[in-house]
Amino acid sequence: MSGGPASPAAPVPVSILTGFLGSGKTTLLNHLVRAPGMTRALVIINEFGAVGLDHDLIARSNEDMVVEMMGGCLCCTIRGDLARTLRDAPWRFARDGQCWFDRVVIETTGLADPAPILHTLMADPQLAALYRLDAVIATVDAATGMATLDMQEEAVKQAAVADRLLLTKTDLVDDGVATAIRARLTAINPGASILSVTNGAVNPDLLFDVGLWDPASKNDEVRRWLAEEAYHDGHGDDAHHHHHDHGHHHHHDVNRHDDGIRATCLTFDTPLDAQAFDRWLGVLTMFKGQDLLRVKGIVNLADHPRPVIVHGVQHIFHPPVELDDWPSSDRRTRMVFITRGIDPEELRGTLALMTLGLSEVGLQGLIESVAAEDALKERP
Ligand SMILES: Nc1nc2c(ncn2[C@@H]2O[C@H](COP(=O)(O)OP(=O)(O)OP(=O)(O)O)[C@@H](O)[C@H]2O)c(=O)[nH]1
Repeated sequence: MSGGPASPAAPVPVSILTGFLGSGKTTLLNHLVRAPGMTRALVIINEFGAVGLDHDLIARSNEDMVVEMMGGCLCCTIRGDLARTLRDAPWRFARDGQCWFDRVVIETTGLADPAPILHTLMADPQLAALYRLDAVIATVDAATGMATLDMQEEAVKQAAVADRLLLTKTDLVDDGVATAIRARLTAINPGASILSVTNGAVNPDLLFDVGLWDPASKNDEVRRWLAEEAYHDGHGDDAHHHHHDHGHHHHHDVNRHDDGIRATCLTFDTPLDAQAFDRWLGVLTMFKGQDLLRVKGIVNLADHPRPVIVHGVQHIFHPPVELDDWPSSDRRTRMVFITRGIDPEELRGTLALMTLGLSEVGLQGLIESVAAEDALKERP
């Protein structure tokens, strides 16, 4: 599908909002969607995991705004879907036959490798006619960012391709920590400006219509990543090139981000005992903190009429927030865990045991399996 009345007159700017798990992308987006300049924005949210929680959590302050969800991961499984969504969007969301939006914001998953997403935008001729990449905005958590950059290659990539680096949660750290992470980010990506942002509060003028993207001017590493993706395209990775397929498949599934990283969604129909839940979280963070890359959930606690939102990033859990009301008729507890090397069944089992009864058994089981795993890890 191309041409036609709904085609935008000029290429629509696209901003990519990336940043490691829990670094504050949704918080930022929640702030941005309220800005006057965002009334005609198309927001595309990509979530890693089966259940769309961000969607519920984004304040629908602006009734006109369209939020499009994509399950799976944009940078791998559903990369073709992104291209298709963008190609069809002017018509699909047309109003009175006109392309209605004047800006697109794509929030990637925290584990997304931004290179393939950028490459999709840059290399697809149909998309190139409709859109222009405005800027890559990457959030970096001041509290956990240093460790994340040490351990997660994706986080380094995200920081490296960004045009704007937003240092979030500086309210949680000393000046020295913030200075050190700024220095690190400057070393990774000297070209990006670094802004401190607390709880998503940022002037949109600093983020949009900056039109900085120029792969040629980025450092060598970024060029290498982008070139790598171009190479994969030539091997039938892209929907347009299926006829070139020589059986050279990437095994694209949502667990491609391996290293033992996986997303698990736990759903509970029965309200959970508040104290037991709290204790479970305490035990989990104590023993498994550094492998809990991200925990996010809406929890139905017994004796609490209102839902509670929990957010954790590694060992740091933000104080639970009680929402005024359930965002939809779905009142089940839904928690998304992105973990490294934790058996999802173990999470489910211990939470069920501790909150639905038999709590000591669950606690003991978790501690034992942690101890067993630690023993296994102690290799030379
Ligand atoms: N103290 C503090 N907390 C923040 C700040 N920004 C975000 N948070 C909290 O950090 C947690 C994670 O923020 P999100 O916006 O959900 O992060 P995200 O990057 O969208 O997370 P994923 O979608 O899981 O990758 C939430 O509990 C936020 O309230 C900040 O500047 N200061």
